[in-house]
This record gives sequence, C-alpha cells and structure tokens, in this order.
Amino acid sequence: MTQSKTPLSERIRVASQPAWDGMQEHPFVTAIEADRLSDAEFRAYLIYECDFVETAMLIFGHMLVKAPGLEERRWLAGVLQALAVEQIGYFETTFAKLGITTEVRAKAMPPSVLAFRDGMLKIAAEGNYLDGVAIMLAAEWMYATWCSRAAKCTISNPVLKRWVDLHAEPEFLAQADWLRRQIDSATPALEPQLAASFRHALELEIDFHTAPLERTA
Ligand SMILES: Cc1ncc(C[n+]2csc(CCO)c2C)c(N)n1
Repeated sequence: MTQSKTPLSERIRVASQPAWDGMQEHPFVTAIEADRLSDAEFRAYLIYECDFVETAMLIFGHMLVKAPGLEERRWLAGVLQALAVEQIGYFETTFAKLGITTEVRAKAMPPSVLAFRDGMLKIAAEGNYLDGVAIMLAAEWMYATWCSRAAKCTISNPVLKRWVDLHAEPEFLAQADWLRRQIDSATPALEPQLAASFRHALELEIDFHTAPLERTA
C-alpha cells in the first residue's frame, strides 16, 4: 500500500508504534490476559479509572464546542450520555459491590494519574477539535484492541470480566470507528500535529496503567 492510500488514522498509529506496543504489552494488560491481576490492583485501577471517566466527559465537552457541525455534535452528545449513564453507572454498582467507600476514593491520586488527567485535558482544551479526536482515538482504539484480545481469555473476576467485555462490544468498537473516520477525513497537512497528540496520549496512558501495579487501594 502506498503512503497516500494508507488511512491517516493508521499512519498516525504506525508513527506511534513503540508507544502503541508499550501499551498492548503493558504489564497491566498482560496480567489481565494471564488472569493474574490481583484484587488490590484492580481496586486501585477502578478508583483511578472512575476519575478518568469524568475527565473524558470534559474532553468530549471541549470537542463538542469545537466540532465543525451539528452532525458531529449529535454524535458527541450520545457519547456524553453513554459516559454519564452507562460508565458512571458501572462504577456506582461496582463500588457498592466491592465496598469501595467515598473515603477510600477521596485518597490522593498518584502523580501519573494526575499527569494523565491534566495532560489529556490540556490537549483537548488548547488543541483543535481533531487533537481531541486524536487523543480519544488513541485511548479507545488501544482499549478496543487489547480488550478484544483479553475477552477471549479466562478472567475469573466477574467484575473485571464485565469491564473487559464492555470494551470489546460492538457499541464501543463503533465509537472507536467513528473517531477513526473523523481522523481519516482530515487534511494530510495536520498529520504531524495529530500524530504528536496521539503519541502523547499513549505515553500518558502507559504511566497511568503502571500506577495501580505500584500502589494498591
Ligand atoms: C485510562 C483509560 N484509557 C482509555 C480508556 C478507554 N475508554 C473507554 S470509555 C472511554 C471514554 C469514551 O467512551 C475511553 C477512552 C479507559 N477506559 N481508560
């Protein structure tokens, strides 16, 4: 395939190959695939992750304001609805089930979790609409890929199994596809900038996913 026939989304992914592979082979991911993520590690992850769902709403909010038109805004409103209802709902149910209290959740977040939140928000706030798309494409495509793989593995913890399955379902994959199409229809002149945003997001993701392995709730 010649350069110009390769979709822009694939070109920016390939330009970030070391960070992409770093996330696909991350010890957090390989532990889940080998069914050996500990309950304490999973609990710590869930607390950091719930904080990110709210950040994701703010990122998509920036994108909604900067979007080129109504068609994109309507799609983004659906994304926000899914985050506010399904994702937050998953955490409310899960925290109740696992006895994770408000006090436990109020504990300070590790530096790499804060760096992820602040770094992603900064790109969404200061960049243009497509920078927001690029960072969320990195986050969702990366999850869609490893969770589709992990969904075929044995995962003994049913709450973790549900979380992995959620990111391997057609609805989530369709969301990543939509972001991919937004990037693919961008002007090639934006390629270096979008590649940089995409890579930055993956690098922040790597450190975010190391945190639960180092500090348990
Ligand atoms: C740290 C972290 N990075 C990426 C995802 C994947 N993901 C799942 S839902 C969502 C927001 C938009 O629906 C994103 C980005 C995650 N869950 N947590």
